[in-house]
Amino acid sequence: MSVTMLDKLWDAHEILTNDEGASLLWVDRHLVHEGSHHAFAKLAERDLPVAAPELTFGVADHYAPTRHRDHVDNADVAKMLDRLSRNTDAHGIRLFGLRDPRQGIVHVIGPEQGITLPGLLINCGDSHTSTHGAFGALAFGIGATQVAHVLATQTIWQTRPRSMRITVEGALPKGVTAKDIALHWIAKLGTGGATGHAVEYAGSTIRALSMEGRMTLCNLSIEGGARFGMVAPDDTTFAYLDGRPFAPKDDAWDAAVQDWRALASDAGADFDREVRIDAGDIAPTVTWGTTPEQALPITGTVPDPDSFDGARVKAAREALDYMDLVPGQKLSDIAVDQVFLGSCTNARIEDLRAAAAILKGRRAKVPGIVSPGSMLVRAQAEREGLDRIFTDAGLDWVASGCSMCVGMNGDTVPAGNRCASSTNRNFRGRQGRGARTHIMSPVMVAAAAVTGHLTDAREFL
Ligand SMILES: CC(C)[C@H](C(=O)O)[C@@H](O)C(=O)O
Ligand code: SF4
Repeated sequence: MSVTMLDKLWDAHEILTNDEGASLLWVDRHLVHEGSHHAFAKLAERDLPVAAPELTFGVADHYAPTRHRDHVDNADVAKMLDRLSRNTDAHGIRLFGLRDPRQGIVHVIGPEQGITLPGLLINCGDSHTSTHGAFGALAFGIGATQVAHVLATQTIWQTRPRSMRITVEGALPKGVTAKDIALHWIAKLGTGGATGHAVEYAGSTIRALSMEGRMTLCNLSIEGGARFGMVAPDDTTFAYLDGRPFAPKDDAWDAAVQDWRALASDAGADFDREVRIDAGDIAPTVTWGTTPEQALPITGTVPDPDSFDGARVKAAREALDYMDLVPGQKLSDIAVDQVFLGSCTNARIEDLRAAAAILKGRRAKVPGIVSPGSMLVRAQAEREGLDRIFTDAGLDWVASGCSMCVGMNGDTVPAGNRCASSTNRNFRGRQGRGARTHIMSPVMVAAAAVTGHLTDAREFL
């Protein structure tokens, strides 16, 4: 019988099922950030130990200051960071804290350290855990109660999602990136388009993507409603992981690669849903509204809310009101006040290189910050001289963390300001109260920085 990668991964982790059809699954890696304190408090109430501290990894990212790290002025931020260190210390959990040179955003450092590997079940109390599925892992975000359950038992109750395959074929046009593939399918299917499904990305376009690109794509799966995104591991995956600190070594590596090759969906495996996309149809895409599905090619115009169906009419009207845009306005005429290059979506080395290629020798018309996905990415970028390109352009080069993606550390966009952002969510107030966010790829952020308005990055390529 032909089996999907989802079913292979699921069956390998299933311990038992209950009468309602939910599965109790073994968790191979549990990643915790500052938001885990509720879960640790639940454990403390019952005086429970952490079941597998060696499989649990702590990361300071959501509240990580990106400027002054020696002394955290903001008392609320300091409290969150302190709670995480106290909880991880108390339970003997390894922490990638502020002073660790490997610190960064949880979804960037897991893969970077080789903590994320094909075939593993990976949980984190964070919706963008789907990122790790790029390696052929079963990775999904969980809520606070589930985090406590995983801490206490190293298992998780979960209902098997339906399977969905998004096949993308052909060469990506110039200036079109993994971010555009994601925004394209979410705009097409909607933010609920993949609800209840695990998305496997397949096809020649996906095979040709780097691991960075695959991670960007899997990261955004949740914005299309899917809690799981995955790509079958292949030579690109193995080349990325070979030699990573936590990856297997020598004979164990060879044996692992052999196992990992068998994870791909069998030829002829049936999916509950199939979507096909021609890469040639994808253009550099930007959001104009307040959900990731409100996105269009940069060559387009702000849509007329009445051109939508049903509830989308009202949603579009409200979005345009919040975004202060009028129908018919050219997207490339929208002026921005600032830019943000960062987040677990698009702040890996390849993203920084692509943005720097546009900014090299140019000045940004608007201010902005560049926050690398991890401190190791930051160090690598500095070795390559990318930091100078950004600072010479007039942008701020800061430390790693979630930063302006969500503003929890205090890096926010002022009310009414418009930001061209490489992040994954353009919700109201996401980057700060009253802030207006346009999501796009790193090259599009760089192009917007140079011109001061949303711009087709292909003009610079
Ligand atoms: C704060 C955290 C739980 C949240 C998430 O679940 O994704 C955040 O990372 C986000 O991107 O909105
Ligand atoms: S960078 Fe943004 S999307 Fe990613 S985990 Fe942090 S807040 Fe969430």
